[in-house]
Amino acid sequence: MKNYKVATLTIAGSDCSGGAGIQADLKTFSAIGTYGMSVITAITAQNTQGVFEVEELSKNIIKKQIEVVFDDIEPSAVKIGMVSSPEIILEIANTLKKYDPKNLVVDPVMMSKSGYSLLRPEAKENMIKYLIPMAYIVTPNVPEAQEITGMKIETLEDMKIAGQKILEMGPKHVLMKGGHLKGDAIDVLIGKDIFEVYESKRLDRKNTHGTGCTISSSIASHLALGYGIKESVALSKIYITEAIKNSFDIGHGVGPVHHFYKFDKLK
Ligand SMILES: Nc1ncnc2c1ncn2[C@@H]1O[C@H](COP(=O)(O)OP(=O)(O)OP(=O)(O)O)[C@@H](O)[C@H]1O
Ligand SMILES: Cc1ncc(CO)c(N)n1
Repeated sequence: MKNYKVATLTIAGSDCSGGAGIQADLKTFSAIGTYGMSVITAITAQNTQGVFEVEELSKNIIKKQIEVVFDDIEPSAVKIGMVSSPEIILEIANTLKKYDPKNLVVDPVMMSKSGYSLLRPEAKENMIKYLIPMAYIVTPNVPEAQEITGMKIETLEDMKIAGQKILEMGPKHVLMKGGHLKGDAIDVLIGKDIFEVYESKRLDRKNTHGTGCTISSSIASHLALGYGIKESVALSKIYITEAIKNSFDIGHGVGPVHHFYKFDKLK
């Protein structure tokens, strides 16, 4: 029996429609059974149809949120999502360094499903320089990995090469997510002496808002619970597949995945 009395922290943007960002992260933490905490970096006005406005919070309040959390409660894992500007990234990296966070999961969020840029173009450099090297695991999707490495990714082989390039930037592991490629949903985990492929059938569902945020917070939760990296990713792949299957049509656009713990399983 795992010890569920562990805390997990997300540092990310808010999605008022509840599908991605902080809201997806906290739902995932709760569903998996860890105690969720949040440091908000930006407020987005978005729904299933798109992102309409973004307001970044000041780097001072972001820093202060991180400090008061860590000074009181040590998270067993930390997930970083939307971080938008070069200044915010630098502030987060410098503040976190003081606490040497355990199990740091960096989801290098760049673009929303609807095509809105959640990372300012000039912030990419700081993401590569400061955040990616600190990570225990980085979880890019295909367009993000293309931006980070500068190479085109069209096949599983390209994913492996790009993953290796990102690993050389300093994180301990890279999970290359293949949701954006054609065919089955194949993800690849790369680390020193680790090479694992996680495969699931592509679900023919339009409701995939929040898949990236959800899988990265699921990995953080499982690491916090003490699972190893391969098992954390394997369990998270199952979690995201279930969350996509449980999605239903809410809103008028790309609906969110649904974090639905089946209590009747206990009966
Ligand atoms: N249609 C699908 N069927 C099954 N699995 C999927 C599907 N789409 C994505 N996935 C899986 O969901 C996870 C997230 O992958 P994806 O590449 O979509 O992330 P993302 O683009 O970062 O998400 P987001 O757009 O929310 O930021 C991966 O495990 C991927 O394989
Ligand atoms: C706040 C936020 N973070 C991440 C994503 C990823 O798609 C999103 N749509 N919104």
